[in-house]
Amino acid sequence: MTSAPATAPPGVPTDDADPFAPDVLEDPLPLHARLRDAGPVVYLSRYDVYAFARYEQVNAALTNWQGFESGAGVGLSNFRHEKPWRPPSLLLEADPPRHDAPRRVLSGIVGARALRTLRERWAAAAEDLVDQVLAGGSTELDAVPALAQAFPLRVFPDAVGLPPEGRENLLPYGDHAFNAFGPSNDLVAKGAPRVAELSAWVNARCAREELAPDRFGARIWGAADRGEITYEQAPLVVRSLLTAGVDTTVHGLGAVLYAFATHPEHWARLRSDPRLARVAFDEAVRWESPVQTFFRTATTDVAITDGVEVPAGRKILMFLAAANRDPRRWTDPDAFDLSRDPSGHVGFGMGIHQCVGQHVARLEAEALLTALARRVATIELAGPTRRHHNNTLRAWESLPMRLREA
Ligand code: HEM
Ligand SMILES: C=Cc1ccc(C(=O)O)cc1
Repeated sequence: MTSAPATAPPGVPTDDADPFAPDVLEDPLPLHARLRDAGPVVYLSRYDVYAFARYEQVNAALTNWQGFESGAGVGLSNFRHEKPWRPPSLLLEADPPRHDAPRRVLSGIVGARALRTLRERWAAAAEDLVDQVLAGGSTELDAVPALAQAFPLRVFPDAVGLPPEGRENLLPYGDHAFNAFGPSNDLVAKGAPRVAELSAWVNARCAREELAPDRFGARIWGAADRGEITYEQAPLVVRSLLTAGVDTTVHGLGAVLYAFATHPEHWARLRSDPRLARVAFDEAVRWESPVQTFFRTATTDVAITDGVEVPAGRKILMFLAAANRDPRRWTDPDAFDLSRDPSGHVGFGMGIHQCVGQHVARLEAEALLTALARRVATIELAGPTRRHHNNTLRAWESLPMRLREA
């Protein structure tokens, strides 16, 4: 580990904040505002990283894969100096050219065109789930387990082709993976006792014989048959789906349900025009940013603004959530607004690593929101909400809600 400079380079403001501290994870908004206002780049002395919190710098860093690489890891840990907790992802933690073929293969399997055959099936699954929760008429429930977790777990493992047993391992595995992008704090320690067991289960599920034919997983192995990726790469590409494909959508759905429960006028608008479901989800992803942060590593001295540069080899921390509420980019950024055009938000990233699963997430959200909008007249909070803390994810632990049947 190179010795960190105790102070920032000249011209770069310093902040000793801990973005991964419990009070910040409970409410990150004040820190985001402080970092945006401090300047285009802020040196976080606690972790010896350079923070970008403004839209302009976050967007520029995301699209500058040559200057800011992913191959040294997209968490705090620098793979050039420390052993990763698991073999690096061939997409998330790879740069071109190694990144190219796995990305091309996965884009072809979970891209918008490939999902057309799932639209009807997922719409029916959402209607079944809503029928189930409304079985006794209007109801009170915790929307996190009953809807935000239940729906992705009802449709996504089947779409991947996983066997039915053990699917309860997916959420805790993903939760640990997202904690592991942060510092080795209590949240990482909390997951450590189960890491070996959960990793063994996930890794075993990536084997060809585990995966049902003609689903996402089997199609990845089919790409290896065609020589588009190697047989060694195939299980790791499946692992990417299992790592990134569940917790993210669970917390994205939690975010959009919370948004509607606290904006009844927008729920009424959605009910009058269910086509708004897709833009509502993207606005919720901008507003809440289920994935809050990612790191990169400077491959050279990278100039940020006049006279200020990030030295080669240093890590930058991109606050996607802060960029998504930057008043320099968004009008009334703190408002959840269905009439806003949220395109350009960095909640799914940007550039060559932009979320390859975003269409899966949008289709899940559209299916669930459309089914709810048809059957539920009003949706409102019915008790105290509780956050779920994670070093990378913005998440709800509990969302008590009252759903009044239409
Ligand atoms: C609301 C849901 C989701 C959010 C907010 C989200 C967010 C993100 C973000 C911010 C990135 C960029 C990472 C970077 O730049 O380093 C990303 C990449 C990725 N996401 Fe998603 N994601 C979501 C759902 C999904 C789903 C459902 C899948 C799988 C079906 C998925 C698979 C991936 C993969 C494999 C990458 C790496 C892409 C690459 O490096 O080329 N994500 N996601
Ligand atoms: C957005 C998060 C994310 C996490 C893990 C992976 C992966 O394992 O490839 C990809 C994206």
